[in-house]
Amino acid sequence: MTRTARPRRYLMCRPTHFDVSYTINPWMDPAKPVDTDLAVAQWERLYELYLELGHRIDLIDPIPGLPDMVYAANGATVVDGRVLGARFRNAERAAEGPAYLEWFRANGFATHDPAHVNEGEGDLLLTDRYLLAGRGFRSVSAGHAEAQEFLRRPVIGLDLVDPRFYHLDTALSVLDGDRIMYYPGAFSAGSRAVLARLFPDAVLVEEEDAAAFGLNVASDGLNVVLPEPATGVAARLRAHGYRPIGVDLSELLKGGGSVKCCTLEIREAV
Ligand SMILES: CN(C)C(=N)NCCC[C@H](N)C(=O)O
Repeated sequence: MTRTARPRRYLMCRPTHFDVSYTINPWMDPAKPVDTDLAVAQWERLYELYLELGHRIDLIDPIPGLPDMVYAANGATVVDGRVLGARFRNAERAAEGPAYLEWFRANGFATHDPAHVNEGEGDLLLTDRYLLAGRGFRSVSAGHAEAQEFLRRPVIGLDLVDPRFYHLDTALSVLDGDRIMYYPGAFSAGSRAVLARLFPDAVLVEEEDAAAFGLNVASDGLNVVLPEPATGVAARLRAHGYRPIGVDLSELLKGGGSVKCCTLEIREAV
């Protein structure tokens, strides 16, 4: 198999104010100490890696009091230069939606301020054919309908059933075009059947690797940046002709996120 890298444009947010001061997912434990300087250093390595891979990176200023703002993927969903803002389920993150939307407005994008809960690319993942949309823990079906209307892509709703995999991007990754990989155990029986029907060639991942955030990856079609401990996923990807690149984001894992969570793709109008 020949795989081809296509340079991407990403929006990221430096974890200057990162902390775990509340619990809104099973990974977050405010009793565990967080080393913010280490989080920044690990994030800087990811940022540098993207630049080395030839991607364009824009930065949004971190806001004090919003410790989860580093998880930029949750800030919006951008398709063909149209930006669907995020509306967060939890009050602790509510102010992030308007902050990300303002960045896109200020940078000349067409934006939509959502009426229903959707947590950006945490739950909305684009393939060539579909907008795969997670629900069950954060985003809701009405938010999916709003995404389909504004982003003009057919939405496939997928039910998440395991609280460890509370966002779709913890359980499923888009590698390129319509090629995906996922952990079946994160989905309801019906959603597993839908995925098997639509993506019969998908790479299936084991629970151990999914639990190491091995599906929370950023792929450019060849290079797949993923958390270092997810060695099983790296081996699977290598066997399928991809180039896995492991990074250490152990501090950001304490907030319940990894590579993909820190990376919001800006897909411009063509
Ligand atoms: C892959 N994931 C989960 C993300 N896309 N985002 C991470 C969000 C983490 C935040 N503490 C929260 O619970 O919302």
